[in-house]
Amino acid sequence: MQLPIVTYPDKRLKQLSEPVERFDEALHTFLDDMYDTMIASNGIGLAAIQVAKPLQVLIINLPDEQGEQERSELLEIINPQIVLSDGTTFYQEGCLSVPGFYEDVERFETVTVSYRDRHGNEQVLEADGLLSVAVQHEMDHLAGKLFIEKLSYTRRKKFEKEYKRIQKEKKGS
Ligand SMILES: CC(=O)Oc1ccc(/C=C/C(=O)NCCc2ccccc2)cc1OC(C)=O
Ligand SMILES: [Co+2]
Repeated sequence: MQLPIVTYPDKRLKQLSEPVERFDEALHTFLDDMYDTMIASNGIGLAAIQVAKPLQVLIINLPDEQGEQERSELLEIINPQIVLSDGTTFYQEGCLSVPGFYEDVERFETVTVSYRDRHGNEQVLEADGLLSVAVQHEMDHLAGKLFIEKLSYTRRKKFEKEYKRIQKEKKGS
């Protein structure tokens, strides 16, 4: 089922997420609810803190060449650790918790991540391109960090001004 998404400037997004210890039915149901929420909101990545659960859980479902998000491609990443990182890349990021705002962010070009799957099995992911950006963006959420915190001072000022306007438009005030 769909869960409500916490949006900036809600303080809960700054919480540190705790490691998952029990790979049980409750976790599996939560992962399915995260998926429903992400797809319903047109997202390609979502961290548990964005639905108010401070757990080290993130999901990523990148569109394929036809722009379709196949569930078979869904990545469920639990208790991730970056074990290798290399290079530098820039990508215009967006976030379901910062609706309507997109900015170029600097990330590692490639990352190797060790993590657990929904059954607790150790997995290793070597990511580049959009997947590498998505993994880093979502792992920042687990540390209570949003992509807007990586902006330069001037671009952060631009964001604050723009975001206030977007929020006002939303409230129709
Ligand atoms: C108005 C609004 O909310 O726009 C959106 C903003 C962000 C998003 C989704 C962002 C998202 O999935 N980010 C995951 C992290 C990520 C960022 C950059 C590259 C890879 C992974 C969806 C939006 O909704 C629509 C209809 O496009
Ligand atoms: Co995000």
